[in-house]
Amino acid sequence: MSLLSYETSQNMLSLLKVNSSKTQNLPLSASLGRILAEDIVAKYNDPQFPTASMDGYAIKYADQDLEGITILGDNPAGKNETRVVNKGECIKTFTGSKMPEGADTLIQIENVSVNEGKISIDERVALNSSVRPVGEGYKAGDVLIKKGTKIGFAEIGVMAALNKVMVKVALKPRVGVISTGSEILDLGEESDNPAQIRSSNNYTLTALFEQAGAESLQLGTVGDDKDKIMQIFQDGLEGVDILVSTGGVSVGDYDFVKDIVPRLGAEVVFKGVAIKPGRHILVAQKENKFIIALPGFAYSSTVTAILYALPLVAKMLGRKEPYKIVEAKLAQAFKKRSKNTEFTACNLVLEDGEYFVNFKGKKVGSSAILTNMLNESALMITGEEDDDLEEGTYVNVILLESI
Ligand SMILES: Nc1nc2c(c(=O)[nH]1)N[C@H]1C(S)=C(S)[C@@H](COP(=O)(O)OP(=O)(O)OC[C@H]3O[C@@H](n4cnc5c(N)ncnc54)[C@H](O)[C@@H]3O)O[C@H]1N2
Ligand code: MOO
Repeated sequence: MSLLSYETSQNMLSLLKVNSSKTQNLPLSASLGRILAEDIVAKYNDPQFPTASMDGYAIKYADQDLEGITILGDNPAGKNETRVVNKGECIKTFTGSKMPEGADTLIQIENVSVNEGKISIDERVALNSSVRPVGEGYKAGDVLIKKGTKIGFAEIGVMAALNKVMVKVALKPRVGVISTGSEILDLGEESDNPAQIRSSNNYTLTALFEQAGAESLQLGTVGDDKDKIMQIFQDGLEGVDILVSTGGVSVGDYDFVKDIVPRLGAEVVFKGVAIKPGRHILVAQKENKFIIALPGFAYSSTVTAILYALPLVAKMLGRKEPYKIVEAKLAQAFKKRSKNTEFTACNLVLEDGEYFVNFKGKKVGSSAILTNMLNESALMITGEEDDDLEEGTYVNVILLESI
């Protein structure tokens, strides 16, 4: 089987025409976890007026030399104070209050003594002390959050501060997941056949796609039966943007998926990439829908879903990249197992601003070992040209936590 290089396959993937213009408006609090479809631009300065950041007295900085400063009254938070502070005067002003005109400094309560309607300064403060200047946080016109950002708690708060009642988000692409194989049993399914295994792929992948911002659809499991596979693929394709399957892409007598995909009227974009794991991957397109047939092994299907399905999901969501890649130093030697581009589950440790890779607790074996991805693992990339690598070598690593 002739295999494309990883780089070529990724280039071909990136050239696929993907519709990314579908958006919807959601109330702010319903937008958590969704992908922004607009830049969030500050409509005003933060704060909009000079604001006290301590409880104290709004004074003129130079008046701290005076014997006593007359208190004009109180200025609680939320009051639109109109009195002006003149020489020798102050207004009691609280955290969050608008600073009165004429005052440039807030001296906190702890620094003064109050006597007969006047304050005297016990401990001086600096000019503009405890006053948040206009635009301290951001200025009107600043782009605060970029289109394509996943909305988290901080984004929600910043948008609330801008009175963003409705938020424009990308419509979730619909990704359907099918697991194939006569040996697999769906969650909760009973069987007394000891040669069967529990199907995990469909659950791993629906979770992965949800995490990446898609709407995942569990389309179920199907045995190695040509007609049944054909039917579930045909039905599944109706309601999704991307159909992802696992199993049945290798060379065995019962590997039917690879033969069925072209019979769905889909055009095969590529089949077979020089990667480990996942070399049997098949990517096809039918009109504006995509079919990604992944190998059955649990680790292979997860890695290839990250490499080939997530870029399409990201594009549909208007995101620049599906995940982040960082450079890291090998904290131990690495034995390369094949001539292909390899994706190896690893631990990524940040020390003094530098990432280090180690493989503590990671098992070497078949492509079935999904447990290697537990414990906040990352994915190390080693290229076709790489051989065994010495400790201290720099490598690229996919940050799975950035999905
Ligand atoms: N003679 C050859 N044999 C194999 C080759 C090859 O080139 N020549 N390639 C191997 C590689 S590499 C891979 S990867 C697998 C891919 O095979 P398939 O995609 O056809 O997958 P299956 O055979 O259906 O399953 C592989 C493996 O994964 C288990 N599995 C399947 N579905 C699930 C599921 N939903 N959840 C968890 N585990 C699943 C299945 O039981 C098998 O153990 O082919 C190699 N063979
Ligand atoms: O390509 Mo397979 O997924 O290496 O084991």
